[in-house]
Amino acid sequence: MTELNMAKTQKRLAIVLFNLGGPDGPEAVKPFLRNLFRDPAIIGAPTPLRQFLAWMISTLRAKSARANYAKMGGGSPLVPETLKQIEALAPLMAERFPDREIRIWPAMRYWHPLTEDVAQEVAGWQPDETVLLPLYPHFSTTTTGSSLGAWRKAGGPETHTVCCYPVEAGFIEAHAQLIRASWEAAGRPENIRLLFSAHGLPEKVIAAGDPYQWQIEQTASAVAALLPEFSDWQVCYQSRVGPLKWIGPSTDDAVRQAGNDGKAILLTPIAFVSEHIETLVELDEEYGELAQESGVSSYTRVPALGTAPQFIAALANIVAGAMSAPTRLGPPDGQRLCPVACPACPMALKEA
Ligand SMILES: C=CC1=C(C)c2cc3[nH]c(cc4nc(cc5[nH]c(cc1n2)c(C)c5CCC(=O)O)C(CCC(=O)O)=C4C)c(C)c3C=C
Ligand SMILES: [Fe+2]
Ligand SMILES: [Fe+2]
Repeated sequence: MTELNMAKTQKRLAIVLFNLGGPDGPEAVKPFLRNLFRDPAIIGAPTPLRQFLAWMISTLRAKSARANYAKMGGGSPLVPETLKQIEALAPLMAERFPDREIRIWPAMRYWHPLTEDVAQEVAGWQPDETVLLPLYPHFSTTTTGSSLGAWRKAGGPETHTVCCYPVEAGFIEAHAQLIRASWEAAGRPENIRLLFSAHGLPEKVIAAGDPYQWQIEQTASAVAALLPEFSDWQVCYQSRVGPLKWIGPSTDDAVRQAGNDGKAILLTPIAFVSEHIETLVELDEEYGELAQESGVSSYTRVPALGTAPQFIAALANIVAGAMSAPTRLGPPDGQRLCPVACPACPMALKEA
C-alpha cells in the first residue's frame, strides 16, 4: 500500500476542547458579554426578557470589563492559552493512537472560535470518532452543559463525551505539584492558609441539583490529601456577578479572614485550567490588593495548570479513558461520581 493510500484509510479522530472563550479585542467585549448573558444556562428567564437583560447587562458592564481586558492587552488570553494546550496534547495523542489521523479543535461558548461553527467544521471533516472534552474539570449546567447543548443543537458529531474529571489522578497531582513549587518559589512563607478559589455560581443553580460545588470540594480534598504540610486549607468562591445570592464563602471574605487570623495566603485557582481575566485581574490584582489592605503578610498566587506536563498527560489519559469507556457521556472511566443528591449530574439524567 502506498503512503497516500494508507493516509486515506487511516481512521479519523476528532478531539474537541470546550471552554468559555473571551473577547479577542476591545470591540468584542460587549458582544461577548451579550452572548454570555443571552444563554438560558446562565439566565433562566423566558426568551424576550432574557434577550432584554442580556442587552442591558452587557451594555452596563462593557465599560468596566473593557478596562479589565485592557490590562491584558485588550482581549482575553484564553484562546491563545488553549492553543498552547492543544499543541502540547497533540504529540501525546499521536503517540497513543499512531494509526489514526487526529485533529484537535478549540470550541468556545461565547466568542470565536464559536462552538456552533466548530461543530460544522468538525462534521465536515467526517471523523470516525469524536471525543468532546470540556476544559472545565467540574461539571456544571452553566458551563459544560451549555457547551454540550450548543454542540448538539449545531449537529456536531459526538462519539464519547467527558462530563468531568474532578479527581483524575494526574489532574490532582499537577495541582499539588504547582502549589508546592509556588510556595517554594515564594521563599517558603510560614503560617500558610491554602485557599482553593473556584468560580462561584448562584445558590439556586446548586439547589437545582448542579454537582459543581460537590465536585470542587472533591478536588480540593484530593489535592489537600497530597499536601499534608498545608493542613490549614479552605475552599472559596470568586467572580460573583449580578444580584442573586451566590455560593460561599466568597474569596474576598476568605482573604480578609486570613488577614484577621494572621495567616499568609497561598491561593490556587482550582476550577480554571488556564490564565485569563479571572486569574490575571481578579486574583492577581484585586485580591492581591485586598490581601495587602487586610494585613496578609504574604500573598502567593499559584499559576493555573496551563501546559503543566502532568496536566496535559492527564488530558491524554482522560481522552483515552473516554474512548474505551462503556458509556457515551460520563467521567473518563464511565462510572458515575456524583451523589444522587445532584440530580443535574448528566449521568443521573441518563439513569432517570
Ligand atoms: C470555571 C467555571 C465557570 C463557571 C461555573 C462560570 C459561571 C458563570 N460565569 C458568569 C459570568 C461571567 N464569567 C466571565 C468570565 C469567565 N468565566 C469563566 C468560567 C466559569 N464561569 C471563565 C473561564 C471566564 C474567563 C473568560 C475570559 O475572558 O477569558 C465573565 C466575563 C468577565 C467579566 O465581565 O467579569 C462573566 C460576566 C456567570 C453569570 C456564571 C454562572 C451563572
Ligand atoms: Fe464565568
Ligand atoms: Fe456527575
